[in-house]
Amino acid sequence: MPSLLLLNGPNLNLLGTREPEVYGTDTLADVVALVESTAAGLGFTVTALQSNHEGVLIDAIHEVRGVASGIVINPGGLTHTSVALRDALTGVALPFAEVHVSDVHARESFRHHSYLSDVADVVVVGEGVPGYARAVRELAEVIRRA
Ligand SMILES: O=C1C[C@@](O)(C(=O)O)C[C@@H](O)[C@@H]1O
Repeated sequence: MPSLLLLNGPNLNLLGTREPEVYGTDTLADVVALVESTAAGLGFTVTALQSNHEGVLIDAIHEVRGVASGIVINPGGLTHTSVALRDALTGVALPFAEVHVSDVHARESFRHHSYLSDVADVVVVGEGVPGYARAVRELAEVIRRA
């Protein structure tokens, strides 16, 4: 069965307890379960990884080159800082969806710029944890059309 890589970056392991007024109370386990069930309904298996380390995320992206059909990523704070993460995603040339739980555009100005959005196939911002399900559905459609 075709597969998707689900990546969550720094601090997303704290989802559910971290700033619940911003990120809500759903946990990372809830995110993984939602992505797995949404993907399964569309015929994809999911490999999920959360890391607080940029290089671990980059290595995981390299490892699915030619293997996975696409990547769903919430890069956390690396969104706003990491050229290297962007280069990894463009380097493996897999379609990917960028997800943010919070509405980054309604927050501090340093969150308004993403190093990924202009090369992402799908961007979902500010829809809470359910936004991951939309990202999977839209990414699956991109993959289907390719
Ligand atoms: O860690 C995060 C989470 C986030 O990616 C989100 O899901 O809303 C938004 C980022 O600005 C922040 O650094």
